[in-house]
Amino acid sequence: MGSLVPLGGDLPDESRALAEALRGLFDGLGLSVRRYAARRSWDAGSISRFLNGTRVPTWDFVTTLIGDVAEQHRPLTPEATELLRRLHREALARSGSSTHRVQVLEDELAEADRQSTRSAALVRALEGALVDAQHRVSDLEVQIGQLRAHHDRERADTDKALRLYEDQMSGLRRERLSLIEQVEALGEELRDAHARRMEAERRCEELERELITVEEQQGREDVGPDQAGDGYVDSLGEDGDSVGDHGDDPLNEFLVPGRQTGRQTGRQTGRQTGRPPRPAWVGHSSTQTRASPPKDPHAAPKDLHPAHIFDTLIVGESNRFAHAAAEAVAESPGKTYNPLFLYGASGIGKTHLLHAIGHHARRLHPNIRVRYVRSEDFRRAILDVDILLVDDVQFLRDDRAALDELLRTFNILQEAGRQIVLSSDRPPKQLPYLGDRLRSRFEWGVVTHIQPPELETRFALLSRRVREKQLTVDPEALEFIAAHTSRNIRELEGALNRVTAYARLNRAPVDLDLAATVLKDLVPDRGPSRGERVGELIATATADHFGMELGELRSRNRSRALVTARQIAMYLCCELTDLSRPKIGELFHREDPAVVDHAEHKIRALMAERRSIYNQITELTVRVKDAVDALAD
Ligand SMILES: Nc1ncnc2c1ncn2[C@@H]1O[C@H](COP(=O)(O)OP(=O)(O)OP(=O)(O)O)[C@@H](O)[C@H]1O
Repeated sequence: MGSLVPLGGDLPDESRALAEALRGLFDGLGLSVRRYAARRSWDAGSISRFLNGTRVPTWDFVTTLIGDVAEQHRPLTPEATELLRRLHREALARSGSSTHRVQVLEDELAEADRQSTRSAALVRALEGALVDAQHRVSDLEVQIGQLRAHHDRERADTDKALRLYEDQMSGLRRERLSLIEQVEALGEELRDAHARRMEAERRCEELERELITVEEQQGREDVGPDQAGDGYVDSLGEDGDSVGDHGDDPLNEFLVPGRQTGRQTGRQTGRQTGRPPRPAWVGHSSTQTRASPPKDPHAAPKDLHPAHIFDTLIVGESNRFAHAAAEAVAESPGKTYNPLFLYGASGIGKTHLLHAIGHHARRLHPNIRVRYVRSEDFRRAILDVDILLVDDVQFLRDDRAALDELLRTFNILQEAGRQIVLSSDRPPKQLPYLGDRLRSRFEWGVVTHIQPPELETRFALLSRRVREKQLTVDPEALEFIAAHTSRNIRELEGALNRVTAYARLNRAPVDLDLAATVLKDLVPDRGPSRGERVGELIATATADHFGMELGELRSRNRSRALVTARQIAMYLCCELTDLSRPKIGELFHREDPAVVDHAEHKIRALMAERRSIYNQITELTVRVKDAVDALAD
C-alpha cells in the first residue's frame, strides 16, 4: 500500500479536520489508494486529493467509505457518522464551492422530503381514523334511533299498563272499603247477637237456679223433715229422676246435664211423662240401643252434644293435627284418613272432636248418616251409616260376640268407603285384648295422639269459659289456674269452677290471691297409675265423711243423703283424677258414664250456690290430699 503524503501546512482547519478523519477511516480498509480506486472505479487522484485535504469529497464518497469500513470491521456508531457529517459540511462551507451549496440544499430537500413523507403517513393514518370514527358515529346514530323508537314504544306500553293497573287498584280499593264497612256492620250485628245470647243464657241460668230451689222445697215437702237431714235437698235422683222413685230401669232415669237440654226438654217433659226423656245429645245406653234402634237411617244424629263443635274447640299445638285430621274427615268422609284413630288421656277433647266431626259433616252434607256410639254400647253391627264414630274403644269388653260384630262392621264399612273414626285413651298397639285383627285395622289409616294442652291453650280455654259465663276474672288469676292445672280440660274447668264458686260465695273478686288460696289444696300429683287408687281414696273418704258404709255409697239405694254423697264423690273423681267417665262410673258400680257427667255438672253448679256443698268439697279434697300424701310416703 502506497503511504499518503503528510497534510499540507497551509490547509484550512476545517479541511484538515475532515482529511484526518477520512484518513483514519481509510486506514481501516488496509488498501492502497490506487487499489481502492480500482475496486470502486473511482479516480485515484481524486481519492488522494480527498485524503490530503486539498479537495472536499462528495458526501456519497464519505458514506461509501463508511460502508466499506463497516463491512471489514464493524459499523460506525451514529455519533461518529454525525461527527463526520458535521466535519464534511464545515469543510464544504470553508471551501466556498457550489458543491457546498448544492449539498446544503440537497440536505434540506432530503429533510423536507422526510418530513413530507412522515406528514403524508400521518395524514393517511388520520384520514383512516376519521373514516372509522365517522362510521362509528353513523352506527351509533342508527342504534340511538332504534333505541329511541324502542323506548317510545315501551313507554307507551308501560303508560297503558299503568293506567290499567291504577284502574284495577282503585277498583279493588273501592271494593275493599265497602267490604270493610260490611265487616264492621256484620261485627256489630254479631256482637249484638252475642250479647242477646249471653243475656238469654244468663236468664236461663237464673231460671234454672230458681227451678232447683223450688224443686228442693217441693222435695222437702214430699219426703218430710226426716229425710232432708243433711241440709241439702237433691230434688233429682243421681240419675236425674225423682228421688225415691225406685221402679224403673235406672239407666233410663238420669237427667244428663246441660242447661239447655235439661231446661228445654228434660224437666218439663219429665213432669208430663213421669220420667225425663234422655236429652237429644246423650249417647244411647245399651238398653236403648237394643230397644229402639234408629228407625230412619237418614235421620239427623241425635246423639251429639250440641256444644261439641269445631267452633268451640280451642286449637293449640297439642291438638292441631288431630283437629286438622278431624276437619278433613268431616269434609271428605272416607277419602282422607280412614280410619282416623284419636288417642290421648281422659278429658283431653277426644269425644268433643268426634262429635264435632259429626256436626260438621252433617252441616256440609245434609243427607249424610252419622252415628256416634260409645264402645261399651257396641253390641251389633252398625252398617247403615256413612260416618261411624266409636268412642273410648279401650272399653270394648272381652265379649267375643261384640268384638266380632265390630270387626264385621269395620270390614263392611271400610270396603264400602265409609268413614270410621275411633277414640281411645291409648294407641292401638296397647289394646292387645281386642285381638290382632281389630288392632291392625285400627292402624290402617291415621293414628294421632292428642297431647295434654299446653299453657297457651289452657289459658285460651279459660278465657273463653270466662267470656261465655260472663264472669269477671283477673287475668293473673287465669294465668295462675292455667299454670297450676296442666293435665286435661276437665281438671282445668274444675279448677276455674272452684275458684269462681268460692269467690261467689264470699262475694270476693276473682284475683290471683284468691285463686292461689283456693287451689292450694288441690291434689297435685296425679298419674295414670294412681288414678284408680285416688278414686278409691275419694270413695272411702266420702263414705267416711258422710258416716256411711262404702258399700252403701256404691249401692243402688237412692236416699237423698246417699245420692248427694255419691254425686260429690263422683265429682271429686272427675276433678282430682285422670279417670275416664266410664271408669268413674265403674268405681261406683254405674254402667252408664252419663251418670258421672250428670253428677259433675250438678255438683259444679251447686258449689257456687251452696256454701255447705262448697265446704264439704273443700274438706274432702284436703282429706284426699292428705291420704294421697300418705300414700306417697
Ligand atoms: N281443646 C278444647 N277446647 C275446648 N273444650 C275442650 C277442649 N278439649 C276438651 N274440651 C272440653 O273438655 C271436656 C272434656 O272433653 P272430652 O269429653 O271430649 O274428653 P275425652 O278426651 O273424650 O275424655 P274421656 O276419655 O274421659 O271420655 C268437654 O267439655 C270438652 O268440650
